[in-house]
Amino acid sequence: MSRLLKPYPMRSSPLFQTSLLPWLHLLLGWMLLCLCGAAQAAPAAVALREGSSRLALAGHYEIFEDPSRTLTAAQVDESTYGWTTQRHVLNLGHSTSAWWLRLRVANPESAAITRILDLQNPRLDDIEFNLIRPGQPRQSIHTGDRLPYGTRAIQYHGFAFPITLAPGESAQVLIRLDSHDGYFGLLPMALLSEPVFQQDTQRHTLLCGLYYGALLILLLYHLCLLGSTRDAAFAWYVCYLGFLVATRFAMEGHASQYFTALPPDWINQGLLLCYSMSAVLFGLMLMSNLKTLLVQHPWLQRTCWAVLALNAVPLPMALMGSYSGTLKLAMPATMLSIAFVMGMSVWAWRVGMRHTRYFLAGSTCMLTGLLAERLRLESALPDHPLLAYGVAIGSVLEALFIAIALAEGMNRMKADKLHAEQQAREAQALLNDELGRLVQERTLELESANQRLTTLSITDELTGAYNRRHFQEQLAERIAQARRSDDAIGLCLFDLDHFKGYNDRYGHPAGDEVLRRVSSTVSRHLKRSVDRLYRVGGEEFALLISSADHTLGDRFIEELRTSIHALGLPHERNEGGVVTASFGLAWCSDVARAQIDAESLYRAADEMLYQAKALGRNRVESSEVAPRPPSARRA
Ligand SMILES: Nc1nc2c(ncn2[C@@H]2O[C@H](COP(=O)(O)OP(=O)(O)OP(=O)(O)O)[C@@H](O)[C@H]2O)c(=O)[nH]1
Repeated sequence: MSRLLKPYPMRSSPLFQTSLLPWLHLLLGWMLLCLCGAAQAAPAAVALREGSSRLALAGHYEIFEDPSRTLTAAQVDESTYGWTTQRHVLNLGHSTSAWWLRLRVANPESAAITRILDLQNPRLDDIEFNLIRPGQPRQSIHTGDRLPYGTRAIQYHGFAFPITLAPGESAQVLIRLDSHDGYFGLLPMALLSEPVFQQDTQRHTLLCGLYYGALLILLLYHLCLLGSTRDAAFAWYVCYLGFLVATRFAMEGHASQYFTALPPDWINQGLLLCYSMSAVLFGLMLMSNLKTLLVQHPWLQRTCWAVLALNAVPLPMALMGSYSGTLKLAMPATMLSIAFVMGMSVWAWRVGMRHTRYFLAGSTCMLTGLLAERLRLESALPDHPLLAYGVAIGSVLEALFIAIALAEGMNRMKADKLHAEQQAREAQALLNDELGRLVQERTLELESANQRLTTLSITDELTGAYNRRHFQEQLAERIAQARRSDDAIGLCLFDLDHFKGYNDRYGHPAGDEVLRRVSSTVSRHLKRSVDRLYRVGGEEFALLISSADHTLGDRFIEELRTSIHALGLPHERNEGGVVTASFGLAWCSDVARAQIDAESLYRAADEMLYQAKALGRNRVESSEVAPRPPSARRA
């Protein structure tokens, strides 16, 4: 106040000294009075009345900053300046000073009255509570979450102090707040009647029980799912839930309340570690769930890793015990992560990954809860219990939505797997068909190649007639068959006349051509499939014929001879000047009785050919292989 009353430097001018000066003095005096009044107007003492069971203290107390952090209660109490009335919920946030709060209370009632001063912030590091009654020694309590749990005036998860006043008595409450390394947060102080305080505490315990219970059930359920699926997304989710529960447990003061044996510093440090770890695990879970999308878009994967790294930065600070520094980094990282998750979920949803809408819903719930709780504390929203538990409700809903997202992701994977299996089956069937078709095609080709090989192996290359090897097989077979069926068989051997002379005169290639022409001419005359032409020597051919009648056979052979002659192929060194052939035919109408074999039949035909040559060529000589008498057959 003395600062405000310092003399104001006035400029001296005729105008000021004449008419305006008295008015200016008056105006300045009024303004100073207003300012001094505002600074001096300490809030009136809070009357503790029977009917008032809950009173928010914003506007009823003053605050005083002690940057040196050395002032004592006595010094602060005696000081008459520097106090300012705190009109809204106190938010000291990050500050390296110590802070003093002063509140006057009075009991206008005719009976003694007790009220609980609830600081409603379980994370205050160092609190010195002083109750100063006129003419009585100062009552002092020193506690805080960096001090043992036993120092608390009322042993519950937060910090509360009972104030009992005799009828008509008034007192002053002086509270000193200090922090471990510069973080205070919000201080929505209230005065509560004992029943209301107990009721609030019970409700809080019940709701927190439900909250932890819900998260632990989700955790256990997904632990079972993890056991059966071994899916990394479930592992990250389970760990995330574990760290979330631990964070909230420490943040709400329950860790200090239930684990009293733990050093308070450990709990504070553990809170930050769990907080950062839950953010990192949330990121890992999200990435694991959007694996396919991230593989398709490497830039998105890199951004995810960057956001994850941002959330991991506070971890080493938390390990080193820097509470305020860790929070300074962790809070913006959380906000940025939530915004990133929401943006990415919307984008992923739009590109077809429908299950990401649950991540969007979860993040929205979390953000709404955070904002609702904060706005209630700032008195921008009404003091409704739902809003008081905004973060808890938001985080449970977020955990539920993520669980649904994981389940849907699992279903999608199952559907993809089934689809892939179906596609694999179809591809397999197609492959089998194709394989079958190829095998069939190759078999046919092989059969055809075999057929060609067989044909080649029994065919004479030059003339296209059957070769000698096949002739020998067929001769033996046909004789055996004729013996079985009592059919007649005829073997005709024919040989081109003076063929040596032809070669000598016209050349070997021309001789080849003659052989081809003769072969095709004879083949054309063979009408029955069993009648076949064989080339059995250089210019010597054989015919195996079946005919019931010997005379008909002779006539057929004669036709062949004529047809060769009729070709009129010039042959100067042959009689008649054209190519001719001599034929020898051996005929057997009763193979069984004649007891002939391949060799004897061949010999008989060869004898006839020799005879035809000897008798002048270009002729047919035939003989019947007569049945041998029974006596000769026995011999
Ligand atoms: N151009 C050609 N000539 C062949 C082939 N095979 C054998 N000859 C020839 O056929 C001729 C057969 O001659 P010879 O056994 O003396 O009989 P020929 O001259 O026909 O006399 P005759 O049989 O008694 O009428 C030989 O000169 C062989 O070289 C062949 O594939 N092509």
